[in-house]
Amino acid sequence: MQTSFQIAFIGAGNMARAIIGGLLAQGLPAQQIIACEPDLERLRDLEAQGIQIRSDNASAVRQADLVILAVKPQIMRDVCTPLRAAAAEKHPVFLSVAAGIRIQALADWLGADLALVRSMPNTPALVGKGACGLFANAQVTEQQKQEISQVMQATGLTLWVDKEDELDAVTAVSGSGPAYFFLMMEAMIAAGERLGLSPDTAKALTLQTAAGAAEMALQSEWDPAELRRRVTSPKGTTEQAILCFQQGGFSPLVDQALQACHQRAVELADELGKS
Ligand SMILES: NC(=O)C1=CN([C@@H]2O[C@H](COP(=O)(O)OP(=O)(O)OC[C@H]3O[C@@H](n4cnc5c(N)ncnc54)[C@H](O)[C@@H]3O)[C@@H](O)[C@H]2O)C=CC1
Ligand SMILES: O=C(O)[C@@H]1CCC=N1
Repeated sequence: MQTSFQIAFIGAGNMARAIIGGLLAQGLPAQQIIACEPDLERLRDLEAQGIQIRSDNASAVRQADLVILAVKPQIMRDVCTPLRAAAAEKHPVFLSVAAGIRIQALADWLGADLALVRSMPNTPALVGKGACGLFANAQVTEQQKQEISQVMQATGLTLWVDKEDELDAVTAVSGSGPAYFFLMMEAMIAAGERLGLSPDTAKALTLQTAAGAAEMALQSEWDPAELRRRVTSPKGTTEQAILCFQQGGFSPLVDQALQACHQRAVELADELGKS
């Protein structure tokens, strides 16, 4: 990929390193990435990959065209407030990946006139299979949006949403979503073992089936419901498993789980958004 942006990551934990991994895999030169992070071991790993490292967040902001805020929501305010002066000097675009931190809060902490993007990526970004929702404030120009799309597309699917609130739904579906699929994989591996498969065999079959089902759903002209029907022979084996899921309340449970996730994103914004 090509971008002229110098990209600074404030916080280089799980999500930031997934995005960094995706960018490097797509050919972004490591020297265009700056990482600021208190964990020295993480910093050393990033430095070994050729990434510029900084111990001072403000100095990273002064060098960047795009600043990716990737710390936990609970410390976002304390991290952003000291960056006000550097932001006013350099005027980079800020992109937050935090769940439940509204653009208004970022504007209060960093500066009202800044170009701010709120996003919700997910960790499959590391392997170029991420899914990311984005929302920009009015200060972000079309050209900056295009540049940001190009950067985030290196990590997978990138969609701009029309209303900021939609990002809480994006969090419930795709931001947290990988964990739901991992949970399903854990349960299937354990069940496969109880049915007599070795742990390695149960794992290999489960992961390949998950990847195959996702790839097939992505490539198919049919929706997932039709693809499911095509696996489910009348009076066959799958029918018994699906019946069991349905009798156990699978779909309402998934609905409840996503509602709970969405609710937490809204609560975080209400709790943490004060200026
Ligand atoms: N992990 C995930 O799957 C996803 C996470 N997110 C969001 O990404 C953000 C980060 O989450 P994770 O990467 O999971 O957490 P993490 O704990 O792995 O990463 C946060 C990093 O921030 C660093 N940090 C702490 N204080 C700092 C400071 N003052 N300055 C700079 N860095 C500092 C920590 O040392 C840590 O490495 C959160 O806001 C979360 O909502 C969004 C989508 C998915
Ligand atoms: O669990 C969390 O709060 C973060 C945000 C989305 C995925 N992980």
